[in-house]
Amino acid sequence: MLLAFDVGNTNIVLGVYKGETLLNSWRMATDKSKTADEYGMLVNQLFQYDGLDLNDVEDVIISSVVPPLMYSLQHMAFKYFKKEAMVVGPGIKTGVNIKYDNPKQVGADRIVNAVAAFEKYGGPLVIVDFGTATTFCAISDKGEYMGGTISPGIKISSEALFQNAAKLPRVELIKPGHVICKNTVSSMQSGIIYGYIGLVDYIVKRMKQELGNHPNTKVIATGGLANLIASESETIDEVNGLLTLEGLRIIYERNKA
Ligand SMILES: Nc1ncnc2c1ncn2[C@@H]1O[C@H](COP(=O)(O)OP(=O)(O)O)[C@@H](O)[C@H]1O
Ligand SMILES: CC(C)(COP(=O)(O)O)[C@@H](O)C(=O)NCCC(=O)O
Ligand SMILES: [K+]
Repeated sequence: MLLAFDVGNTNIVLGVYKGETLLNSWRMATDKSKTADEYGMLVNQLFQYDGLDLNDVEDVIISSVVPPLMYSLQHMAFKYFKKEAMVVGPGIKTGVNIKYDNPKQVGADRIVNAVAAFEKYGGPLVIVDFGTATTFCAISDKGEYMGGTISPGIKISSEALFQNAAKLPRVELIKPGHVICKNTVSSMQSGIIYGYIGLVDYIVKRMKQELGNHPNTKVIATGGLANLIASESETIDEVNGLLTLEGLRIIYERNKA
């Protein structure tokens, strides 16, 4: 079995693959203060609950955009799985040609998504990942990573509103159904969610144009909050919540000895 970790700024998503089949996946909070042993025990509990055996893990792959967690996770892989984890970064073949000024600067999660989406859908492609930040990535017809856009995420945008205005409360992220709202909570929900749908559709349309207005450009969304926006966006074609785990499995296959 392969154990894959996608470490985001809010959540760590982990999944176990047997060959190409995802047996199970889980989500845990990203906590920079947790130790290798604490992560090891969390994984142990999840495995036990689902009737899986730690000893069946043959390899571990990690993609992370949170550098302070790398030590704990690598040490965990070593101590509990007796494996040196494969880490998505320099020295790993992804098969993606990165057209960023400095390719090392691109978040590993964005590259991993690009690998999975190009393999599954072909190019040109726009990938929108609704995480702590919302990232937009443009992939050419040849599978090159052309670059993209980073916007403040939905949840952190709404937190900023509540934290900086004394009379604005924390609100639940649900659609109020209209934009002429008659109370504070629905006015905020409208601004956050419908405002965000506008942001997404505008960036995606511009990105499609910059990609050459190819009629077959597909737009794939992923990440914790993808469904909330995709259901009303004019530009998102499909939501694929497993993009990052799939990308990790593919990168593992391309690099295993
Ligand atoms: N299944 C879910 N349903 C609703 N919200 C979610 C779900 N999973 C994650 N979220 C929320 O979506 C946001 C982004 O989460 P996630 O995609 O895990 O971000 P990251 O990759 O940056 O860790 C967070 O605010 C998280 O609380
Ligand atoms: C943009 C991100 C913060 C998104 O991370 P996430 O929201 O998934 O936690 C991450 O991909 C990152 O730190 N990227 C490095 C900068 C870049 O991609 O240009
Ligand atoms: K992510």
